[in-house]
Order: sequence, then structure tokens, then C-alpha cells
Amino acid sequence: MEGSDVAAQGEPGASAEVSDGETLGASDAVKAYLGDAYDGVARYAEMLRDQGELRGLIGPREVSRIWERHILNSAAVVPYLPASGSVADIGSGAGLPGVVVAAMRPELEVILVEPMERRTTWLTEVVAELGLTNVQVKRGRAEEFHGAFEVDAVTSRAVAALSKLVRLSMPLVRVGGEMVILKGRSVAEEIEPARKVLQKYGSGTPDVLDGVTVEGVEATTIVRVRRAK
Ligand SMILES: C[S@@+](CC[C@H](N)C(=O)[O-])C[C@H]1O[C@@H](n2cnc3c(N)ncnc32)[C@H](O)[C@@H]1O
Repeated sequence: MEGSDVAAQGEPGASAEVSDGETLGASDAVKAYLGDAYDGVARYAEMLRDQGELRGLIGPREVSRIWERHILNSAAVVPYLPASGSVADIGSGAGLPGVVVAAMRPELEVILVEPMERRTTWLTEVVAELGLTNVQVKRGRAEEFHGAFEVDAVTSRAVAALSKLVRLSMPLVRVGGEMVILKGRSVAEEIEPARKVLQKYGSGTPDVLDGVTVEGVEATTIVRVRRAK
């Protein structure tokens, strides 16, 4: 996919004036935002809705807000990823944000890293169902892969505080690559405790960015930090 298409995917679109998750997922705004990726992402949302709670992947309260809290929240990371190359999603769990990234950016090679077998089984099923040919599922903790592979960027959501996340993830990032993390608004508090480990990789103060998707859907916070050594 060319850069202009990538930018279009990240562009805030028309308003989705709906509160119900299912309606949001079927809205023109979401369809326009996801473009060619819509069908695959919608199928993934359906799978999460139908099996997510049963299989212990998401809590019962999440079923009605899969699109806003999970799918679109994950999609917010996409405009900050490199145009091509490889991305590893650390602690992918149910596939967030990794499956959404892989569906929206088929030109990226995506590795989903997840230690729990129940979850890697699910991820493998999702990848097959969506026909994603750009995804590898690797079972294990991020630390187990240090020295085994390096990628252009790592993503993660809800895995650990920034200092721990840097220790887990940065060894998987090539020099010159980046960590691009979905975080809550309180991430500023995590930056100071992470300074020392960030120095080890020659990384300065992380960028704290707004992750905006479809109008009417709450923006998220994205932290981006480059590995310089
Ligand atoms: C709270 S879940 C978040 C899952 C998903 N990223 C999301 O946002 O829905 C945290 C996930 O990180 C995984 N995890 C925990 N420690 C890990 C590690 N050291 N390396 C890779 N994954 C890890 C857990 O198994 C779990 O699936």
C-alpha cells in the first residue's frame, strides 16, 4: 500500500453518530476509515463478539463495545507504523492491536507474540479465517525471542508499564526502529521511571501522540520511542 493510502486510513473521517458497538461497526464512517480492510476487520469483530467471552479473551462488559474500545482503539496505532517492513505485536492476547494492524496493512510482515497457548490457538484460527498471509503467530514470552529475531517496529497494548515494556520489547527492535505503544492517558507518569532503560538504547524522551480514528470515537494515547543504539 502506498503512503497516501496509509494516510487516508489514519485520517479522521465522517462522524459515526452512534453509541451502540454493532451500529458503530456498520457505520459509513468506519467503512470509509477501514477501506479495503473493512471486511476482514468486521469478521474479526464478529468472531470476538461470538467467542471472545466464552474463550476467556475479553470480559463480559467488552462484548458490546468491541468496535470502540478494541478495534478502533487498536487501529489508532496504524498511521504511526512504518510504510513497509516488519512489526511484532507483543502480548497480542486476543489479537489487539496485531490482527487489526495486519488486516489494515497487508504489506507489513506481522508477528504476534503471545505466551498463552489458548490465545495462540485463537490467533491461529483468526489468521486462517481472515486469510491473513502476512502474519506469523509465535508462542512465548517476548524475552524468549531476544536474539532470535528483530523487527522494524513493535506494538503493544495493556501488557506492562513502560520501563518493563522497554526491557521486554526493545531487544526485538532493530537499531533505528521504534516501539509504538497504545497507552492510557496516565503514561506521562511511566516515562520518568523508564529513563534509565531508555538510555541503554540511546532513546530520548518518548513522543506522546494522539491516536485519532473515527470522529465521535474517543482518541487514545500512543507512545513512540526510537531505538538509537
Ligand atoms: C492484558 S493482556 C492484553 C492483550 C492485548 N494486547 C489487548 O490489548 O487486548 C496482556 C497479554 O500480554 C501477554 N504477556 C504477558 N507477559 C508477556 C511477555 N513477557 N511477553 C509477551 N506477552 C506477554 C499475556 O499473556 C496477555 O495475553
